[in-house]
Amino acid sequence: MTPIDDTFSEPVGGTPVGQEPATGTSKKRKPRGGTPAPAYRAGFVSFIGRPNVGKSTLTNALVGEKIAITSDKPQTTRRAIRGIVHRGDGQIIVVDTPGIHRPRTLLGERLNALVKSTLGDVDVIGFCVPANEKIGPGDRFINEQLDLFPRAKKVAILTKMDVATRTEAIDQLAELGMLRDWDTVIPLSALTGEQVDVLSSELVKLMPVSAQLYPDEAVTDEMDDDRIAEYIREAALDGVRDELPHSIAVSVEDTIVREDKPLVEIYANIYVERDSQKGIIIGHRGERLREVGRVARAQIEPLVGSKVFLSLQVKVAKDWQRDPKMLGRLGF
Ligand SMILES: Nc1nc2c(ncn2[C@@H]2O[C@H](COP(=O)(O)OP(=O)(O)OP(=O)(O)O)[C@@H](O)[C@H]2O)c(=O)[nH]1
Repeated sequence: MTPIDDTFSEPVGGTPVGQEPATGTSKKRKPRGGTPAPAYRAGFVSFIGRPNVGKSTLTNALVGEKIAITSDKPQTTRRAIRGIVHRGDGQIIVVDTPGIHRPRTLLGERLNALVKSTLGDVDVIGFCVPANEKIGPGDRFINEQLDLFPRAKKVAILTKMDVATRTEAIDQLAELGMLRDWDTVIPLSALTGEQVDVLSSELVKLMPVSAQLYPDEAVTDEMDDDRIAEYIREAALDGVRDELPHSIAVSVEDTIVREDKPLVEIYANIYVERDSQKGIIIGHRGERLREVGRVARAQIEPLVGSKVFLSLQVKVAKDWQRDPKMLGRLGF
């Protein structure tokens, strides 16, 4: 076990919340409640398909905002949220899967098992095939795997229509129709945006009737945590020298949206590798750490769209860069 020294905790900035218990909801863990409006629908979709068929581009086009690929955490089983589509009639949450492929090794089989556990609880699976490439054995293999998820609705998405000829597109639609009885088939181009709105409205129709699952402003909650950690790390790095920059890592432990006041509470740890480094980060009487918090908070508040209470703890995790457990915890 990595010894973690936890002797210094410095809440920084924002409204001091003192000892009062947090009455808000954890942004990550608890979806917002409320009575569902009539026919409001919300649920999860995962796009699958061979590499390079345009899944990421499609996610970005649907969500309407370029999402940096910062949420990939291949070594964890956690389901990564790639994007959230907010519509008047519902919410579509796009979740990531590492990609199904023909298993050649035990590792391959295990990876596929992981994908299956993720796909086991999505509402819709979007099977992506490029309009300009013939359906091959890889596509057929993935299509066969879809039988393992009887609960999910299945949508065929013909991607890259902008580079396909009319004949290619018609042939592909016919081929897709022979693979299975799809809930719907949508030809589109994520690059030009053509028909992306049609996919969006078809997807929402296939989602279960539900209350809103994420707040209006959320684009992806994974990404927010990563961005917040990065802002804090940047602020902590400012002005430090030698080997210290490589020894600093930040993890956001909890984010709580207060319901009693317009405030988001963020609890984060700054890890260093040695006691001497801890002193540098904290500074004389905690002055430097307060400055780190102030600088980070100025960047985080516009991101979350609210006042922020930021609690930073500096911890020593000896040699965390060589500790698999710590690396996992830090998202590496
Ligand atoms: N012409 C055209 N190119 C596209 C379209 N969508 C994606 N591409 C291109 O296809 C390539 C692969 O796109 P990605 O979105 O990264 O594909 P992916 O399926 O997420 O790939 P993996 O992450 O490897 O699984 C990129 O060069 C994209 O620019 C489209 O609608 N039209």
